[in-house]
Amino acid sequence: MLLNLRDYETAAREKLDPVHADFIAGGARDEITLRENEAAFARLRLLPRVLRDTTRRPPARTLFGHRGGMPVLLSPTAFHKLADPEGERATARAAAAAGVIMIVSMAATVSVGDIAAAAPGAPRWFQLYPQPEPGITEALVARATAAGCSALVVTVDSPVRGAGERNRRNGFHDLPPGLRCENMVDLRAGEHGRLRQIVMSPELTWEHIDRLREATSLPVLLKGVLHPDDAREAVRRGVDGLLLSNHGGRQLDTVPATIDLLPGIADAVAGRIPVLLDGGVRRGTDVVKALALGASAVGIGRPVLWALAEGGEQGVRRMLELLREEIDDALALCGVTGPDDLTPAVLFRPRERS
Ligand SMILES: Cc1cc2nc3c(=O)[nH]c(=O)nc-3n(C[C@H](O)[C@H](O)[C@H](O)COP(=O)(O)O)c2cc1C
Ligand SMILES: CCCCCCC(=O)C(=O)O
Repeated sequence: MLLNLRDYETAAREKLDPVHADFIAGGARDEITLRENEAAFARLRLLPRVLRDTTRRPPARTLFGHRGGMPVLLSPTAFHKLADPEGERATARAAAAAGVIMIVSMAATVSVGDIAAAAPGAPRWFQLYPQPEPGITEALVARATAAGCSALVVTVDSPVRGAGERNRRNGFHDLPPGLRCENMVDLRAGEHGRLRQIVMSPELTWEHIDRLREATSLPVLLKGVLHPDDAREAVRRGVDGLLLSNHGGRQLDTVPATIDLLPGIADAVAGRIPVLLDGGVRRGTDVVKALALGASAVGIGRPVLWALAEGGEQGVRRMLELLREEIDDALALCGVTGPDDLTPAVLFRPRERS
């Protein structure tokens, strides 16, 4: 029975090639950060208030001009066609139905233009790994802009690709025949959407971000800033938002859970730009905890792919509806009337012994 987001993984594993299930589930090296993301949410305790009339508690929040159905986004994840033949088209329709922003991965198996055609008018952002050749990065930005993406999410935690030992053991190094990274097709001579077209660039610096900001009128968010000093630098340079993310534990292993880093990042940013968070969000109570600690919204990664594998577009729709119900339920039970009513006071802090 599919009662919550975790149930989708169990159901999806019955349908997926185990190698692809490992690709989705896996993290880097010992997978310490992967486990820690969920464990850190579980360690936090909520402390509700009572008798506060929470009859009206719309979960919506406005983010870069978009008023979403709930404070949740679909974090960028690669290769949706591994989960369903419709791939990112199905995900995009489900996101549109739920009124949530889909962040399209640069490594999507449907081009961003075709995703836009599948869900016209729906809000979408584009995730970018800046490429060493400025011309290729510019071409990707042009494709995303033409497809109606209203923000760019630049992933900055990947100077090299994280070491997923499950993939190494399974020999999973590229997409199976017939699938391509469609956004990359024709961008490098002689390559046709193979995974190796996406280059992780250790030479990237803040100057690349400055140049990208000069080249686009879209808001630019950085995904993968973990240190408060880097968050301050991002604000200083005019970056429009942060997606606090450790890549779902897939890049540097043993970094802290994102929810544990959130208070430090929120302090550093001091409300000057929105801070979003992803990593281990599986429950409505996780969403409430992240918002209470200063996140403007949260992203979910793996649950989308599990739901897509379980039931295609309908699977993702049902999963998002379950999450919306859980958020609504958690808001009512906490005694708050919506995301703007959430503060750190809703979290229980055991008294320190003197
Ligand atoms: C299968 C998979 C593919 C991913 N692909 C991308 C990607 O293309 N670009 C990116 O910036 N992050 C990618 N991520 C990281 C997610 O955007 C997100 O940070 C992470 O999944 C959030 O953690 P969660 O899965 O626990 O919700 C991927 C994650 C997974 C599990
Ligand atoms: C060069 C490989 C790009 C793969 C992008 C998918 C990704 O970020 C992941 O975590 O997996």
